[in-house]
Amino acid sequence: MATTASQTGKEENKKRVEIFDTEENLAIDLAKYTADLSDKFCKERGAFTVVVSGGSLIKSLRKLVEVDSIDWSRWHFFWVDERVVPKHHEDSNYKLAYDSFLSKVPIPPGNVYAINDSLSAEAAADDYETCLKHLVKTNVLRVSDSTGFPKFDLMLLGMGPDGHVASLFPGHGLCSENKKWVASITDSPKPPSERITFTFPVINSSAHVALVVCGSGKAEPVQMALNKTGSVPAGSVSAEEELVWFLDKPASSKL
Ligand SMILES: O=C1O[C@H](COP(=O)(O)O)[C@@H](O)[C@H](O)[C@H]1O
Repeated sequence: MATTASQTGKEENKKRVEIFDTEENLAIDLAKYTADLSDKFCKERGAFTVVVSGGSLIKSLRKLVEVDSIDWSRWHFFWVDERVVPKHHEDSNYKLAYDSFLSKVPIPPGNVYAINDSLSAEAAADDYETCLKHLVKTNVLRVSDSTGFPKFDLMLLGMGPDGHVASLFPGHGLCSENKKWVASITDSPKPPSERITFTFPVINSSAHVALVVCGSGKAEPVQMALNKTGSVPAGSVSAEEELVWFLDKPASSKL
């Protein structure tokens, strides 16, 4: 079903590229990958901290809701980025995840960390960072020994056609933010313009990252990121334990 396309070199030995014949097969494997990590972390530490993006990634999580063995009560659910709009707004990443995923699984509502949508972008980013710091104090969230940034168990990320991840866009100054955990952006090139986003140090301190990309429209940024033929934010993603790129055939067509 899947081809492991690369697992190379010293610096890249934590990176795997999986290519699937169809998006359906990708979704099946992504569900198994996530369920296995859930099982491991729930056994090891009694909690599983999971971060999602918005966009097309959410559709590819549809098989996960069918996995019976998952202990949803141990899940803590976060967003890598969010648009500063009310939670019921069509542009809300919370609404997207709620409608097709959260409403179908019994994660305790208190373990779902949505942004405060009554605040400005800057205040919402500060508020989300304060929430993460509280979860570190209460041992829900780990901290990376090597970076001092929060260490999520799993980040499930999509990538835009311009190679952006989270709300970190090509050429934007936020891509080099190295102090904040959560930053605000008010000039996003993709609407809506006001958003909050995890920074690269937080993304790259994760134990596991799955970068899920489908469709021929994204083949070029995939090539730029993986073959280093150009510079796109997705090419800067890494993980402390393992980064896995989940690609369908069209997205991998330029590799
Ligand atoms: O605006 C956003 O776009 C990216 C990519 O979305 P996609 O629909 O092209 O997969 C998404 O990962 C991010 O969370 C979202 O805010």
